[in-house]
Amino acid sequence: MPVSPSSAGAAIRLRDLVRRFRVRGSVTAALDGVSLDVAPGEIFGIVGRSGAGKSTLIRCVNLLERPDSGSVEVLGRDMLALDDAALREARRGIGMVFQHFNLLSSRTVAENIAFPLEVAGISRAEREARVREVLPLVGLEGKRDSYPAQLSGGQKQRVGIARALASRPKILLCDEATSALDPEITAEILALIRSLRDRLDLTVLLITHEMSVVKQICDRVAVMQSGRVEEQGRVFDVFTRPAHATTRRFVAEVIGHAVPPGTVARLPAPEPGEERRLLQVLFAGPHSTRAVVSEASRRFNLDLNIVSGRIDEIGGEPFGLMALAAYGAPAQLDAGTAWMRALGLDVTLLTPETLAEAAA
Ligand SMILES: Nc1ncnc2c1ncn2[C@@H]1O[C@H](COP(=O)(O)OP(=O)(O)OP(=O)(O)O)[C@@H](O)[C@H]1O
Repeated sequence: MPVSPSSAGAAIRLRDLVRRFRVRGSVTAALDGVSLDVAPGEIFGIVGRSGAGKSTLIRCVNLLERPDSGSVEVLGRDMLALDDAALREARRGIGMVFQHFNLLSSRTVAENIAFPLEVAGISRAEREARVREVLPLVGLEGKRDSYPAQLSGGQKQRVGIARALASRPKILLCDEATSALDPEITAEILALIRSLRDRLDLTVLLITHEMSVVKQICDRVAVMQSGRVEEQGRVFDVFTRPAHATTRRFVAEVIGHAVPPGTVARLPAPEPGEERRLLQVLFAGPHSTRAVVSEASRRFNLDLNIVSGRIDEIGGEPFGLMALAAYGAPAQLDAGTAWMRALGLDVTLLTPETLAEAAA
């Protein structure tokens, strides 16, 4: 099917999705006008608290859930316009991985992987070939005749991933795929998903309530709250410059608060004629933290106390986040801040309000 010009470039294109549920007379908008584009080959994360609408959104991609309004295009196909047979066919190109694995306990690993193919009427020989194809992809060659009860959580999820891959999809939807796993196994499964994306040219849309998952694996992220996308962008940008309060709280869970709670109360008061300002300084790129701090101190006659600091890396890009208690004459503080900004550093004045919001 030709790709319509409107969807050129996007593997998944969602526009103005609305989905309301009526429960005992009251209406919840699980999706309240969601639009996003997932580019081919990217790993796109949707993060949000429980009830934000993530599951409803991901289920709209393969139409397990039908939106009340809006449009869903996958690989250029208008999903809402497909008849039943065409929808079944389109769904085979969209694999799905679940939080609780959803394995059949009475079937072996190989039989679980082959099950959706069996339902789709694919021949025994072809099913067997697909099982042989996907088992090594997920590192389970030796487990084909094991039963789910004989597997660890991580192995069960590998079976879930193999089952999703057996229909040779181009799109992989991951619904809290690591939420039932401990952090070490989570890291392994995320690394597996990333390497499968690379090896099989997959486009991955995943939902999670954990920002650490987004940090480990995603290229871009959308932050959802109350059925709406509050913010979306490259993971590095969203982590280093979160624009919304919800995002800032998510980010703080992973990279820590700029200023540890209680620290401000312990800072000395400024001398007469001086001010104390709390500055958050973001370094992304070539700057050396120490050189900037000592040079600003010398040039502008400021006392700069480092209140907190960390260097981290997202997707191979390093950044540093530092909080400074800056003491000096107001004009010198202004000049020092302007100088740091002119160097390309991101300097934010932390106010009691921003600190309270971060601590909430
Ligand atoms: N089938 C349904 N019937 C009624 N309300 C629903 C249904 N599915 C979802 N909702 C409601 O829609 C809102 C969004 O739910 P959804 O499951 O999409 O959120 P979520 O972000 O995935 O949260 P969770 O991680 O808890 O599943 C919630 O208020 C939920 O109660």
